[in-house]
Amino acid sequence: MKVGIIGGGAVGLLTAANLTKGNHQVTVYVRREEQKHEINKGGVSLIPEHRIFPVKALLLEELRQEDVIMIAVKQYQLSEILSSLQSYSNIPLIFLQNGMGHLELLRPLKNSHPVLLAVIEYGALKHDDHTVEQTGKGLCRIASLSEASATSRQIIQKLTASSYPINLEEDWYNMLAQKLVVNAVINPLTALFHVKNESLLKNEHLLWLAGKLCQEACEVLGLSTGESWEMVKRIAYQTKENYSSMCKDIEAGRRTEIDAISGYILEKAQCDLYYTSFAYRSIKALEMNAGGLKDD
Ligand SMILES: NC(=O)C1=CN([C@@H]2O[C@H](COP(=O)(O)OP(=O)(O)OC[C@H]3O[C@@H](n4cnc5c(N)ncnc54)[C@H](OP(=O)(O)O)[C@@H]3O)[C@@H](O)[C@H]2O)C=CC1
Ligand SMILES: CC(C)(CO)C(=O)C(=O)O
Repeated sequence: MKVGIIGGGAVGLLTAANLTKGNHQVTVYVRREEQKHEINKGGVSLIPEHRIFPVKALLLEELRQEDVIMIAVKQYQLSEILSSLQSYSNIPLIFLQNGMGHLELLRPLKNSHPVLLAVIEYGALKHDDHTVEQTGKGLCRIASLSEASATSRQIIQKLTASSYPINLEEDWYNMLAQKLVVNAVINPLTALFHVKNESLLKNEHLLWLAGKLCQEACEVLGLSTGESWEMVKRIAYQTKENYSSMCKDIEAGRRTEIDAISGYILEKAQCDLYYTSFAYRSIKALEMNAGGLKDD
């Protein structure tokens, strides 16, 4: 299939490499000429194997017809790119963002495109503009936000390969909400303490705090705490060597996705959430200390 991926960051490059491994024809749409040049010159390099995949790169304004488009920009970068998708109605769109803050933004697209949502349970680490590493194990889960159509099922079937295992989920809300709990626990704690995901399991005080954050998120989202807690621990273990995307954002002085994650939970809550508010405010304070919001 011809697959377009918007965003040549950690997730975009890793997805491009994995889909090329599965014999898809992949084009990454980027926003910088130098990244376009780097990828077209040297392909995408997957480490630690240092295997190179012949991926093509174009600027987003050069977007062309694809069989499916995957969107791998940060949640707060979505609004900028949505207008580019308007001329390509009916192409299935797969959104790979963490959090749930973007759902309202995507709803209008359902009139013009099959819209699918994805959650990624492994970590991706970008080393440079064309080099990426998968950190940890896990699945990509995809569910349809539009009515689950035959087209969506076919697309997922074609994308699934041993190099890119995908689970098709029936209930998008449950899939996204469960991953939201995972991110509301792992991301702020690892970013605040600058630790790898495994620290949540090894440090009893972090584990305690993680339990509190999990409980608050589950109450708001209407999920079973027991089941979500097992999932948090499983993903922290499977990505134990990873620094979460929020930890990496704070380290790089970039804007984080805290608004789409803990911010979303606080907005939905009917009562005070002490632990989640603390996590949210602490990350906002770190962003502010870093000099504001460097989101581009
Ligand atoms: N990294 C991880 O381990 C995981 C990430 N996720 C989720 O995946 C999503 C993507 O994260 P991640 O890959 O880490 O983020 P990155 O910041 O690494 O990548 C985002 C990319 O989008 C590009 N971009 C932004 N705006 C545009 C635009 N207008 N046109 C073209 N490209 C654009 C950026 O370009 P530029 O390089 O020029 O800034 C950047 O390369 C997030 O929602 C994250 O929460 C989920 C699970 C794990
Ligand atoms: C899966 C996990 C928790 C990996 O760290 C992630 O989603 C992230 O870092 O944003």
